[in-house]
Amino acid sequence: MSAPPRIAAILVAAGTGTRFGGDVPKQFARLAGKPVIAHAHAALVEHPAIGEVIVVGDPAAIGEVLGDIKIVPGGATRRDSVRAGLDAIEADYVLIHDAARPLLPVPVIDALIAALAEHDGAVPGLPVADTLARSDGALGDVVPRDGLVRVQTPQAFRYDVIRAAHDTWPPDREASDDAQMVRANGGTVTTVPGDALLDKVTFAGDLDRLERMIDSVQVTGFGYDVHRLAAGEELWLGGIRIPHDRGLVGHSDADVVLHAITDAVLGCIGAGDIGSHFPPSEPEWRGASSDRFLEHARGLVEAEGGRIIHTDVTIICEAPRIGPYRDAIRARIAGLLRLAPARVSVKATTTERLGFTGRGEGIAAQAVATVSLPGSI
Ligand SMILES: Nc1ccn([C@@H]2O[C@H](COP(=O)(O)OP(=O)(O)OP(=O)(O)O)[C@@H](O)[C@H]2O)c(=O)n1
Ligand SMILES: C[C@](O)(CO)[C@H](O)COP(=O)(O)O
Repeated sequence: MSAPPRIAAILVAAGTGTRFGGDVPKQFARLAGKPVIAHAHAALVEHPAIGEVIVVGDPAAIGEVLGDIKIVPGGATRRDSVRAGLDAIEADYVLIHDAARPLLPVPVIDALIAALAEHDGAVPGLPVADTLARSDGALGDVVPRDGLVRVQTPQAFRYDVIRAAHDTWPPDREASDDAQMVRANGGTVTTVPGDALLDKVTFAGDLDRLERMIDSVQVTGFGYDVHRLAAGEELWLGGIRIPHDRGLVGHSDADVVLHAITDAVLGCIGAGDIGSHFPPSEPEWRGASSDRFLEHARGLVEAEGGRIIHTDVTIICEAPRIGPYRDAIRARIAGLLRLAPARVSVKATTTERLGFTGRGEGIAAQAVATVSLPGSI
């Protein structure tokens, strides 16, 4: 039995994004909480058949967003950048992909790799759906669209074939993609079904369009917290100071309500618990307002491109009565989470004088939070 092909990927990211504009090249603009380049890079690295991924572009700028990975400097044209990537890999098959196409579905990669068993190259192609016409301002003749496809990347090739195509291509001739170079050198290139998600970020509005196309998943997290009641302490519940004969004891302001919600939010993104972010052993958090903990958790969700969409909390105590403060607590939590108050539920219950809450020794809170995260593609 022969060994499986060694498969590498080249992610070209050395362009300047002239048509996109902006302060930074488009591959570093943010899409769903991450730099554009990080999306396609993750898809390539995480694909089980791809053994090596080389990124081509400015090592300092790319290293800053992708960390310690293999990067080679790019060239003046896309073709030069691809060439630099080809020089840096050893493989049987290579996938060449634009960093400017961030949303890379796994089935497209699978289909490209499978096609190389029978063809020198394979590209994703999408049928043209609109009428095509010439225009110089005034509308000109319609161009027949039968048999036309929009050619996307990744473009996959047997390594020797794409290498030979680059070696023989006239240096002064433009090449808009690699597939045409392979065909010009006598290679066969097939098409596999492309995907609208793979559309390239070329103009400024393209990023918003892709953002709207990203799936979202809703996840739920749960949080629970208890603090002891003692005389001489302030009572803070849900970010509101409540007059009472006793208050909750803790390293911070001991706001069980905000702590339970913070843990629920952290639970949505698997980010540990409040103690792992704000250890009680650190003096910095002594007496801290729990607002900061919840805002930190919201920031972590937003850094993943997520959005908190709802929370529901139950406060468990015999006293004080929560009813008179419910609206103020809801409004405060809504402000901290940047939610409409209607998306915040605050409930209260007693435990019928049973247990530590029933004896008035402490107050407990339980919360769930719902977060919308960018889904898998
Ligand atoms: N010298 C170049 C030019 C382009 N690219 C990469 O090729 C892909 C497709 O190119 P394009 O959309 O044309 O990107 P830019 O060249 O950056 O855009 P523009 O033409 O608007 O300047 C991009 O991922 C881009 O970073 C590259 O690696 N090296
Ligand atoms: C390689 C490519 O993305 C395939 O569609 C396309 O040809 C790049 O063209 P550009 O002019 O560099 O945007």
